[in-house]
Amino acid sequence: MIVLTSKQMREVEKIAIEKIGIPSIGLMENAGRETALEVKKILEEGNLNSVIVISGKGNNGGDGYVVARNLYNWGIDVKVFLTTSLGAISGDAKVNLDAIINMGIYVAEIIQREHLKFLEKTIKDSDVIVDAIYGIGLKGEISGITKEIIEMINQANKIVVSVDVPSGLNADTGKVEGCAVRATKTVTMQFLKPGLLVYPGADYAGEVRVAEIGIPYRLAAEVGYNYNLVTSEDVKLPKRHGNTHKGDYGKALIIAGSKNMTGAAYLCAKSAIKAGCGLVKLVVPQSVQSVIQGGLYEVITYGLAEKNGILSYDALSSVLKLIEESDAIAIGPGLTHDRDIPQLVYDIVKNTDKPVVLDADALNALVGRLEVIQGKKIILTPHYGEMSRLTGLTIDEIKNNLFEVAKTFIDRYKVTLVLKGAKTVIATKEGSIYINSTGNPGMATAGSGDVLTGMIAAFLAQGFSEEKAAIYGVFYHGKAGDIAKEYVEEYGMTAMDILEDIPEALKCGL
Ligand SMILES: NC(=O)C1=CN([C@@H]2O[C@H](COP(=O)(O)OP(=O)(O)OC[C@H]3O[C@@H](n4cnc5c(N)ncnc54)[C@H](OP(=O)(O)O)[C@@H]3O)[C@@H](O)[C@H]2O)[C@@H](O)CC1
Ligand SMILES: Nc1ncnc2c1ncn2[C@@H]1O[C@H](COP(=O)(O)OP(=O)(O)O)[C@@H](O)[C@H]1O
Ligand SMILES: [K+]
Repeated sequence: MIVLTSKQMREVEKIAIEKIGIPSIGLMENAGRETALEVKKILEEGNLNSVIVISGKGNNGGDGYVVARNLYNWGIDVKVFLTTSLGAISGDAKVNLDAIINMGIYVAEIIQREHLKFLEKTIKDSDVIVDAIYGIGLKGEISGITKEIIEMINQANKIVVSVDVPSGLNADTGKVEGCAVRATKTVTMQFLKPGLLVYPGADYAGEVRVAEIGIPYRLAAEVGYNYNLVTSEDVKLPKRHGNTHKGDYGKALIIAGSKNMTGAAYLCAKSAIKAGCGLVKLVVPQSVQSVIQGGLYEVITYGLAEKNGILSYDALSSVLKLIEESDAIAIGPGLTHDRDIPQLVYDIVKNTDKPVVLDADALNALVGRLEVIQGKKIILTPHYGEMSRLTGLTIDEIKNNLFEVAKTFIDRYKVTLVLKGAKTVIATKEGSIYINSTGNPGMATAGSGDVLTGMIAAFLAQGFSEEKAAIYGVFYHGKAGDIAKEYVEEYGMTAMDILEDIPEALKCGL
């Protein structure tokens, strides 16, 4: 699903108005009416009747006046408060402000501290607050009286509908600019905005609805959009032909596990099989092979050279031989960071041009010498901790700038990045960003990432591009977690539960 940054949104708006000739006030009318319809629905469902619209100085505020006009026409008790003086309003917003004044709708300014008491009382007496203070035009941090108004909205414990973007939220990054409205619902105009889809923005936006306001969809391509939300529509699975055999569905090689982490290897290999890979081979340290083979009926295991239960550098030539016979490789889960592992991983990566997923210890192995991945068919799947080690940035720096961090990384290394988290972000070689829409906090459990690695390897082996394998893997991994949640709930969920639900998850792609 297309997602536009505020800059791109302005560009499509400009083309719609200036090139195509769609009247801007018509767009505002549609934006306001769509929001009003949403508010009406909420009122009807809750048997409620009073609304306060809080409008800012710009066009977001203008949308707010249209909301008020429609609600008033429907017999709803509505009052409008401005966070700026009446005289500061101009353009389409002014036209709509004049209209509601002429209609006799109550309008008041909240520009001095002594007005706040009255606002507080009105909020208390209202059922729903419409937040039309700032939209995509927010610049910098909010301060002063507007900050106090937003804090008042958040403390009121009311249903809040935000117009386009919760005021105070950075529409592009999801960062809170000083303070932000916590909405129950956000009605966003024509296209999703990135900041509504990642934390903390996603928490502030509440339920997000995209309202069609009359801007042609094709304009998104014209402005070169590069953000996407991955939904079930984007991950349709190709139908399998009757006349095929296991060789047609790929051979994946998993290099994982050590004496204390046999489970990681198991989860990864088993997930690859469950995600449709024709044949999965698993390389583990020799002494681990008999332990792991027991439960892995479908997987061919190879016990290679080791030292004390950890793969040793002597395994390299056998691994490279196995890679020759494989379509996709996954390296990392449970390898440890000890002894020969860093050099073994480095040399495997250096000596292969096959598609490779690098996870966990394989990422740690490349810290400080990432040049080896440059331009290769590689997918990295770091969580924020691993990304921090790879980039030298702090976890907070990563969390607060997911898109920038991901983009900078792929600009430099020209690979595919899966930046795992509560909202996983995928950055592709071409510079596109995909934000995942599935998954839940039950998946924050040991081994969950190993399952993902196996799934991505399975899609790679089945011939998907790195970009597609990453997107499909992440989406269906989250989907499997969502299905598991239906019967184990978040507290009790394990990586095995996610794994068991991969086949059920894949059904939604057929
Ligand atoms: N895109 C579309 O197709 C359509 C968009 N529409 C709607 O328009 C919205 C965008 O409108 P917009 O451009 O007027 O900006 P908006 O969000 O109202 O706020 C900007 C105002 O706030 C001010 N201001 C900013 N930051 C500030 C700060 N930190 N602290 C204090 N003040 C600050 C800034 O003042 P300035 O600093 O420029 O004097 C400016 O006046 C969009 O979100 C959507 O709802 C629809 O109507 C129709 C179709
Ligand atoms: N709160 C959450 N919501 C959705 N998905 C989550 C959440 N927390 C973790 N996940 C997902 O679970 C997986 C955890 O992976 P990782 O941290 O590598 O675990 P491990 O190393 O134990 O296997 C990632 O795919 C991540 O996106
Ligand atoms: K808003």
